[in-house]
Amino acid sequence: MTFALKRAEQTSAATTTSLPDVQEKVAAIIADIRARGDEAVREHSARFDKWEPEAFRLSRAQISEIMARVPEQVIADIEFVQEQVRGFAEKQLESMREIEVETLPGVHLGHKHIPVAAAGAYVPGGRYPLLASAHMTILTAKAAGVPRVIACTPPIRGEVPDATVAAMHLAGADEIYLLGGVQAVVSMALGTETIEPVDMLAGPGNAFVAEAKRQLYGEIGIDLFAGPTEVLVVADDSADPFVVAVDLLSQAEHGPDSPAVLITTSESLGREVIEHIDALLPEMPTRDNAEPAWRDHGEVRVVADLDEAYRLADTYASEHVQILTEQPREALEKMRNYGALFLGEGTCVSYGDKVIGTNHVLPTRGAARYTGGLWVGKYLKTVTYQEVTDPAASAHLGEVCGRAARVELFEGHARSGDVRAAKHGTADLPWAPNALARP
Ligand SMILES: NC(=O)c1ccc[n+]([C@@H]2O[C@H](COP(=O)([O-])OP(=O)(O)OC[C@H]3O[C@@H](n4cnc5c(N)ncnc54)[C@H](O)[C@@H]3O)[C@@H](O)[C@H]2O)c1
Ligand SMILES: [Zn+2]
Repeated sequence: MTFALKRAEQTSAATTTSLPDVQEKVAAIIADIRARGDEAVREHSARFDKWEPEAFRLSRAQISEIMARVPEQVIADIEFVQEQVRGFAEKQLESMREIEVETLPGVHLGHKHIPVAAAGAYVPGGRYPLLASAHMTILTAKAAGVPRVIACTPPIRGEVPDATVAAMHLAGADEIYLLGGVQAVVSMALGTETIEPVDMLAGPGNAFVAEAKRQLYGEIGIDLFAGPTEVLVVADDSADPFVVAVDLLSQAEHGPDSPAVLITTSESLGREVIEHIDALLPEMPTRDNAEPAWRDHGEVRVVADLDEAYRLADTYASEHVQILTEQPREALEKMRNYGALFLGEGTCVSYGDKVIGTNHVLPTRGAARYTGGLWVGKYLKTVTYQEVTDPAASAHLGEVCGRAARVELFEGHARSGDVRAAKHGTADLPWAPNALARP
């Protein structure tokens, strides 16, 4: 038994930023910047953000002036949050062990983690100065040991977002650019006359930003597909319907394309949540985003029991999943697909977004089926190495390699094995001219 108390009016593919349309627009901007570099960057910045400064990169003097304008409490709060993010990232880094093992006598195999040399961080800011994204992208890259971390954020309605720049600077950005959208992503990825390209890009953004990263993937690395925010709440009859309503709206305000879904075992809770939302929305200062988001992408679904709730929730693979039930930790065992889990009423998605220390750059549009969110490990390449120190082991592997490669019809590969089998063992080389076979 499952039924909807409220359905989404539109599917996400049918929003104002419908996907095929976004794909085409983004491809055109990428091609233009590829062909014309800085001149094209400047034109797109003027067109989309009415922003054409002398230089997009902030100088040291400009950064100092901006830092001086940011209120002390804001700086103190940025520092507190950055400590939380850094602390958790460092613990996660510790969990990534480098290994070297002897798999056969004299055969040594290992893996190690090497940070990328240069990373680009996109810090969104079209609608809101999302300074918390600076901690998530820049600081985490630095915690991973990335030597060069550059960062872009757009101006907001022609203004410098002071607090965002402060967060970028305090997070340790080596270069800060006031540049937004596709033009920022492409500049960092491909480089221009004034920006050195990076090896990988990270950070959330709107549909255009996420699509630009997707199209550039391959040429450079990306963290993941982190587009418009989503929230899904699983609630039983122990949940407070007012808290559920407030939490759903907290994420609907990200933008008109942000889905907010409630799955509940209690029909009466579902009805109360809808009433609270209807009462809260008209007075919400950010209703321009939250109202269409809830109307077009808001859902309330009633299910028979919690097992069904978890199963249904898994099919959404939502970016954020909040569990407001009597036994919230149960979801750790029962759920598979989510970007981040928020267990119990003591925390909420907004804590994850802004203060608590887990990373808020998370998979959207179903990407949680195959990846988790941004974390320190995403900036590291796990690479392998090998060494064989025992001649007998090398000879044995050479014999197996010769046979294995010939099954695949790779004569050249087989010979690399043969040579070692001959040199370190007793095999001969029927394919080699005698004079050269054994130096
Ligand atoms: N998945 C995550 O982890 C996560 C986390 C935080 C925020 N977000 C999402 O980040 C997004 C932030 O979006 P935003 O718009 O406020 O800021 P943004 O910085 O992502 O995008 C602003 C830029 O979009 C470009 N743009 C605007 N309209 C355009 C058009 N028609 N064509 C081409 N480019 C255009 C402009 O250049 C502008 O600088 C939200 O959707 C939010 O939900 C996601
Ligand atoms: Zn949020």
